[in-house]
Amino acid sequence: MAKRSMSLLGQWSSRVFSIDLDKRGALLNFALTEKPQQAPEKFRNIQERCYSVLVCGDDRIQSARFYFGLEDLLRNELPAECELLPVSSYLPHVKDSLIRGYFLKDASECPSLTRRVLGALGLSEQVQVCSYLRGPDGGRWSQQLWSGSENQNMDVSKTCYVVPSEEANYHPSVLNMENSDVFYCRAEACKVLQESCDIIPESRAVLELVGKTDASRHSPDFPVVVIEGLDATGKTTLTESLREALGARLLRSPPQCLSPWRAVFDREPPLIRRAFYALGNYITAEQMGKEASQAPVIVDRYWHSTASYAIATAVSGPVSSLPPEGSPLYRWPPDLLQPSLVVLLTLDPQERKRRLEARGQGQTDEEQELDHNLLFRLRVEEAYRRVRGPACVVVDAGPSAEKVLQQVLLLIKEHCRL
Ligand SMILES: Nc1ncnc2c1ncn2[C@@H]1O[C@H](COP(=O)(O)OP(=O)(O)OP(=O)(O)O)[C@@H](O)[C@H]1O
Ligand SMILES: Nc1ccn([C@H]2C[C@H](O)[C@@H](COP(=O)(O)O)O2)c(=O)n1
Repeated sequence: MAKRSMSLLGQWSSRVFSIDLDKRGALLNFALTEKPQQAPEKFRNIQERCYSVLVCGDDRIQSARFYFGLEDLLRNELPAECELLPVSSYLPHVKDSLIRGYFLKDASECPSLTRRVLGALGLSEQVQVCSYLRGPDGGRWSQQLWSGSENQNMDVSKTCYVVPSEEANYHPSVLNMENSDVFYCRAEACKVLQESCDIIPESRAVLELVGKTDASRHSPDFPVVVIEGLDATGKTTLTESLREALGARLLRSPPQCLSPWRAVFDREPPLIRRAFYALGNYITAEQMGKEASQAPVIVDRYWHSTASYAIATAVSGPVSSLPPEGSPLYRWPPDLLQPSLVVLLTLDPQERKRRLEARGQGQTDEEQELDHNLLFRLRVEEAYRRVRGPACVVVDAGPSAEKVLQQVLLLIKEHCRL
């Protein structure tokens, strides 16, 4: 079978491969060269047989869905002794050059089963399989690109040597965030759902609800105040109290009208799920424009949530792997209505956990992840603080509900014409 993956992968030897060794951002970076050379130190410690599986199809919806299901597929098919680590391959500094996949360390007794599974996968146009061989001196590793032959004895079409590469300044996912994780205009988010219509019929229903008018330049008569924060920081409690205290209208993003489809899109890969949430903001913005001509408007989550969760999920590891402060990735979409004030509620992790347990409700997958993964929580909160246009005002939600309400009412007085 002819593979067009070599051209898709760009110049193979210019690429950097970045393996997330502990799934917490400890990256092992390497490049490839045609001359035999010593592999990076971390690579030399590897004892197992190794493979990489990269997803590089032309159709972004199909590739995103394929990658999303790939971990489960590999876990189901491969021997249990195969360790799977996320791997990215990219051209340094080249936007949208990132390709994702998995790096496999196979410690099983049955190498032929692993090769059979990978051989079958390699037949797909969307997948590129490589194996890695340790040289006789133990210090050299070579990479062989599989040609996708149906023959179980893999047809090796290109051999390169694994060499150290420079550390990237930021997580490689940063290269592909725009229009894959974060959408900076309605048209780009709509495009994703239009491309998904055949496989996700609910996309049509969502698209029908999204208006076409640009209300971003419209300046509402009454203030629009957005309340943001992680789960259980007190957004619902505060927004209800603000509604009463100000005689305000209460809106949320995603809006109520998207509720029937939210669970469907929550099961989709980030490309599709984030486009859904982005469009939810445009629907809420239309409602804001209308309501704010009659009364103050309070909004439970909006653009800060959409951008921050998307950015924080796309990278792994510590806060330093986020796009740097001031990066255009934290910008406000120019066609999205800006609120008068954004308040970010922050809470000590222990108190947040206590409130979550006291509430005793189910959590979304992402919110469960927050509990398990302190680093993720820190990334989301830091991304919140970095989003601009307007920037959020941070409020400690630790004091009593009444005290928090009074503090936010003061902020509204300071920032908004009432
Ligand atoms: N200032 C406060 N002090 C103590 N408890 C509070 C305070 N604010 C809210 N709570 C309680 O904490 C729990 C979580 O609050 P709430 O539901 O308002 O958070 P939330 O941010 O809206 O959560 P989610 O995003 O999951 O909807 C609730 O049981 C609520 O009664
Ligand atoms: N405007 C919004 C609102 C929510 N989200 C995403 C981010 C999290 O995955 C989840 C949190 O919502 P909750 O559980 O508090 O209802 O929804 C978003 O991206 N944009």
